[in-house]
Amino acid sequence: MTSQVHREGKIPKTERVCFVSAVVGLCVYQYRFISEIKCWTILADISKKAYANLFGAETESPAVVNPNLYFSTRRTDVATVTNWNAPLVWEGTFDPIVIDDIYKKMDPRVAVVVFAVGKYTRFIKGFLESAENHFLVDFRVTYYVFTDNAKGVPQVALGKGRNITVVPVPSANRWQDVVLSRMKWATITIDKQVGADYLFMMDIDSIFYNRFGAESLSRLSAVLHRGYYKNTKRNRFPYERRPQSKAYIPAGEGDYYYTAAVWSGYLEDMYKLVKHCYFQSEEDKKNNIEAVWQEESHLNKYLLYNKPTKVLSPEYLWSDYDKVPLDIKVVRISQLRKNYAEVRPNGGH
Ligand SMILES: CC(=O)N[C@H]1[C@@H](OP(=O)(O)OP(=O)(O)OC[C@H]2O[C@@H](n3ccc(=O)[nH]c3=O)[C@H](O)[C@@H]2O)O[C@H](CO)[C@H](O)[C@@H]1O
Ligand SMILES: [Mn+2]
Repeated sequence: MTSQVHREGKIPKTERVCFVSAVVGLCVYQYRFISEIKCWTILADISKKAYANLFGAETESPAVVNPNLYFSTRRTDVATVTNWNAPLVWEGTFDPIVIDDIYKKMDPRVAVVVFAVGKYTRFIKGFLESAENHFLVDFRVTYYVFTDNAKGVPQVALGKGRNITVVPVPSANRWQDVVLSRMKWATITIDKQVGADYLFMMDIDSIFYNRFGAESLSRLSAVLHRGYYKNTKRNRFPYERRPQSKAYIPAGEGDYYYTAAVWSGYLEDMYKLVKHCYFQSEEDKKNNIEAVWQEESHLNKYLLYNKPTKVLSPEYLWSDYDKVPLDIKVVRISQLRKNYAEVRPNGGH
């Protein structure tokens, strides 16, 4: 019985030979087919190169001539657009040469407003020298250094078309007054003396480490605060939560938490913004309240109702205190470590 079953389950020899021949035949055919495809691809590539040599590569779109170009301006590990369809800028989402070229044709005048009051003058040199190496290189830039110590502004070698204007401001007893007064002094100074197309507001306690180029320019650009861009739910953003303050944002509202240490835009849009925040903080003062993160709170309130036209990733302001995670491919500018208690007129946080 056992041997019968065994014999019945066995495939006859002729059928076995046919089956093996069919498999071998298929393999040979597949191999030839694949080699032919390879052959055609190589031929197509050679003729494409020959065509480009004869007639110039510009006859084809960059995506065809260099397929990598298409892929190099994509990131899939991070959001690259906001839900109001503004670009969210990360390394790998733009071609630096193309984008600088577009803006250079317009040759914009760029103003940078930085404050160096009290002991913060020590940061001016590092900020300016590193900006000369990385910030909008080859563009026209004027740094407006607001300080209570004009003599403390060091000599720094500047590139062509780049200048420093020193603007005197009073000393302060509280650091909170300095950061808040940035809105006031920016308003007054834009009114009086700033001639520019774009204006940046920046913290001085920072160093540029890598390219910070024209991809940052737009009508209103804001930078995601490094501390809250990834794992923080909107209700945990450190917005002003007291309804008595003009910077109040109710629970359930908000898009992002933006830093006040780097932000920019068209001069006229920035003027509207700083003036609005200045007036709002004056209202707060009358009501004996100061927003939890001073001008940063007012900025966040403004940007909630007047959406930025570009949002920049935390590459555009990192901090030397924090480890650089995988999604930050390039640190363009970073806040320095500092002894808060020593550098601020009224100590710590
Ligand atoms: C990375 C970031 O989000 N930074 C913000 C944060 O703390 P920061 O710890 O970065 O604030 P900070 O001490 O750097 O002060 C902001 C800036 O104000 C200027 N300054 C300040 C004090 C002083 O005595 N003299 C002087 O010149 C200086 O340009 C400095 O860079 O909170 C501040 C307000 O609470 C501002 O919103 C900063 O933009
Ligand atoms: Mn700072």
